[in-house]
Amino acid sequence: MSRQLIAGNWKMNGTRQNAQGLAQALVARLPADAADVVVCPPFTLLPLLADSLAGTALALGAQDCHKAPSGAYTGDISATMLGEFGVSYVILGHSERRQGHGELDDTVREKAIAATKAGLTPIVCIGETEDQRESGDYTDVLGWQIKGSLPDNFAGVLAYEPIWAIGTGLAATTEQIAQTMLFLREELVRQFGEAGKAIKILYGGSVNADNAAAILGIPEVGGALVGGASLDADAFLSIVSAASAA
Ligand SMILES: O=C(CO)COP(=O)(O)O
Repeated sequence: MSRQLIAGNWKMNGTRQNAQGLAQALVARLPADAADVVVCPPFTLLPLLADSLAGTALALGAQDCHKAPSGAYTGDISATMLGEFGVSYVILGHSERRQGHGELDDTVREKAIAATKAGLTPIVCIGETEDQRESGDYTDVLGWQIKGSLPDNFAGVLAYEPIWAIGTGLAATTEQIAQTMLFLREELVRQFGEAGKAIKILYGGSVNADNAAAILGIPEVGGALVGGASLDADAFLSIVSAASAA
């Protein structure tokens, strides 16, 4: 099994002052043989963190990019621009963008293509709502999201984040995660053939220091996409350590 990936999604949090402290605390205490670890701060903090993380084992990611390399797109940032700041990962299609900004599978797929072209690794998010989980339709939803959001020859990471588990403190149970991971792997292999076996799948949604070891030990879980707990150095480092041990 390849190394697990622990990604911190800071969302719209962080100032120049506290970001620097958090990044330095992580770098100083990152376990030697850790998983691959990346922090994804808001765009405004990328220049600062690009400098302080250069040459360290902590990678830098962003939370979105545009599908075009440049152009008349007010307020947007391209994958090419992110590359200038040493960014190596980009989160795409997070439910907070799908739901809050009406982002559709097609757009996510085009962004993933742009990110790969610019040399970044896309972390494409999918996940079902509570209603879809309860009605039993969630496998259809996830299958369609994979089909619509991942380009042919996808060379990135898939993040399964059930929307009902995000920011609620209520992670999916290990049984729910285990079952869904098996479904996702089957679906990836069905859609991508042999290449689908190699696509890393992260779990995201209320991962914390207490539940990380159990979640990261589930077969097919290739790491975690962490929101709230990634803003606390102790909690995030505990999750990283749980990955190293998994
Ligand atoms: O949305 C998430 C990561 O992208 C998960 O957020 P929480 O870990 O705060 O639930």
